[in-house]
Amino acid sequence: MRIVVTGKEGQVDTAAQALGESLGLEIIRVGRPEIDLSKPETLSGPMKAARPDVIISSAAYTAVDKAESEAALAQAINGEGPGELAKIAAELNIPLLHLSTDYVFSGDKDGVYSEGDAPGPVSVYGMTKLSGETQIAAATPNHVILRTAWVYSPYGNNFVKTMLRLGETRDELNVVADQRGCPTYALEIARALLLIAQKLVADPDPALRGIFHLTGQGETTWAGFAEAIFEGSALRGGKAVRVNPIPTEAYPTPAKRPANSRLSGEKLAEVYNLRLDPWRVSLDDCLTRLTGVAAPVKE
Ligand SMILES: NC(=O)C1=CN([C@@H]2O[C@H](COP(=O)(O)OP(=O)(O)OC[C@H]3O[C@@H](n4cnc5c(N)ncnc54)[C@H](OP(=O)(O)O)[C@@H]3O)[C@@H](O)[C@H]2O)C=CC1
Ligand SMILES: Cc1cn([C@H]2C[C@H](O)[C@@H](COP(=O)(O)OP(=O)(O)O[C@H]3O[C@@H](C)C(=O)[C@@H](O)[C@H]3O)O2)c(=O)[nH]c1=O
Ligand SMILES: [Mg+2]
Repeated sequence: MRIVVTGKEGQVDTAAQALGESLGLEIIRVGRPEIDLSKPETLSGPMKAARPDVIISSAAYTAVDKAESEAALAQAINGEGPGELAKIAAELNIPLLHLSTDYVFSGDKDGVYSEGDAPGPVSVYGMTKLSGETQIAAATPNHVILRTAWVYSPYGNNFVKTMLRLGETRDELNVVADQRGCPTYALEIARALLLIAQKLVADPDPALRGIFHLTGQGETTWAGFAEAIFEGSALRGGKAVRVNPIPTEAYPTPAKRPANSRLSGEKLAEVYNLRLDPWRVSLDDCLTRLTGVAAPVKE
């Protein structure tokens, strides 16, 4: 089975390649310069030439703050690009797995978000990702849209690596403590993607298709996440860094972010019998890989 993944140096595409190889699956990554999602006419040739049995659409414009001033480019890459990929998947009669985000929600809800909850993005990035979802659904029923959140890994850029980098030169950091969400490990996303891809290829059941939420188990705030990162780093001989919890107003950014974007994993558990590991367990693996040091076993 040939699994074609868009993106060549992103967190999720790199994790999919690494995990796929270890499982003996054929993973082909396609990205710039062969294809450019902002230029839909570049997609069909290379995607079809890769002869996919299933397409995983991971590549995206992910710079949340920069998107506020580059809305047209973000919309092309996150909206029209995936829409075109879905048309190609339909022509090839193969399933499309697409990654979306918790930032499609406003954050106004009290509890966790289910797949049936109405989206209401509060940022350009969130709006463009929602547009991608809509365009995919219009192009082919043979799709799975996986909304994930707060992705981190040893690869690419992410909050864990940012915290460790900032911590090298600072003894304390101010981090927002009033935005709640679910940190999700790219290697866990890859595990889910490869399992779902294989099921979709084998089984045309419509119940396996549609929107699913896919996040690490548990929840925290960015400040809670940062504290866990520095605890794990200190256990491995890293420097102690204090995290000062602050309100969102004290950390002004161009993009607004949801105050609550916790996603429920119940539908995925029911339909696919799949749950991701608790985020602290995955964070431990990530820190071990990043530092090359395993945490000492607790007495
Ligand atoms: N990161 C996160 O916290 C979250 C991510 N997601 C979603 O998950 C998916 C994967 O995210 P993640 O792995 O973190 O993303 P990254 O930012 O790590 O990687 C993005 C990838 O997309 C590629 N890309 C960007 N623009 C284009 C373009 N115009 N044409 C082709 N390729 C392009 C990049 O390639 P290049 O090197 O050429 O720029 C890179 O390989 C995305 O769809 C994202 O929206 C959802 C929730 C949270
Ligand atoms: C670096 C830093 C950030 N923050 C805040 C800003 C923001 O509210 C929060 C997270 O910052 P980041 O810029 O790393 O995260 P952000 O870019 O908002 O991350 C998002 O990326 C996109 C792609 C997604 O799809 C989302 O699920 C989510 O992961 O932490 C601090 O409070 N202190 C700091 O020192
Ligand atoms: Mg960011």
